[in-house]
Amino acid sequence: MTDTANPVLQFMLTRRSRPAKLLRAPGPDRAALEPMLQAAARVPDHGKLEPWRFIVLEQPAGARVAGQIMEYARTRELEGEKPARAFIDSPVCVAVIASPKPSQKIPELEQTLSVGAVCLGLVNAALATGWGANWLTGWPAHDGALMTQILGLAPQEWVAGFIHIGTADTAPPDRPRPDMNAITDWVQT
Ligand SMILES: Cc1cc2nc3c(=O)[nH]c(=O)nc-3n(C[C@H](O)[C@H](O)[C@H](O)COP(=O)(O)O)c2cc1C
Repeated sequence: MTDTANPVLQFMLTRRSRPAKLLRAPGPDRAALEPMLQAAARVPDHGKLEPWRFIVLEQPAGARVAGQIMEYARTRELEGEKPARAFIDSPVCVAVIASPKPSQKIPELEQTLSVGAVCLGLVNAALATGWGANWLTGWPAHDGALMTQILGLAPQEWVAGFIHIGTADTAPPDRPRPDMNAITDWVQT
């Protein structure tokens, strides 16, 4: 019988991201962030390839990135203000970088699934320790040329998520959650 009062399960049943626009200083310092990164890197990783890495953007690096996004957007008639805003508002942003490794055995898709697990692990580690956190992407994350310019990514690398972390006073109202019966088939025979 599952102990539904188990605190880890209770956390997972009630976890809720905090929108980046609600995040403010202080954010976690390096000593606070290191165990979160360690927890996030403790994920299923077929073949032990470690197909991910972190780039921690503290302030004023976040503000510098925001400026680079806005400048890039301005010269291309893209909307830069909104995606840049989160890098200014949140005291810390961890760019989780997908860094696929050549492998005969492990398909790249499985490496991508592992990096998604890293992103969620980092959000959860932050939420569990009392921080607000939000996993964002937006067009800048998907613009390889911009990310290479800002983050110095290798050609095969890409941004799986910007995990913004900071202080949030309130949790937003919950969003609709899946109807478990609609997404679950129980097969017995
Ligand atoms: C890969 C990925 C990218 C996301 N990018 C954005 C984004 O750019 N903007 C946004 O508002 N939410 C984005 N989200 C959604 C939020 O991270 C999150 O799902 C939402 O705030 C609710 O989270 P919760 O279930 O933890 O409460 C993204 C989610 C994923 C998985």
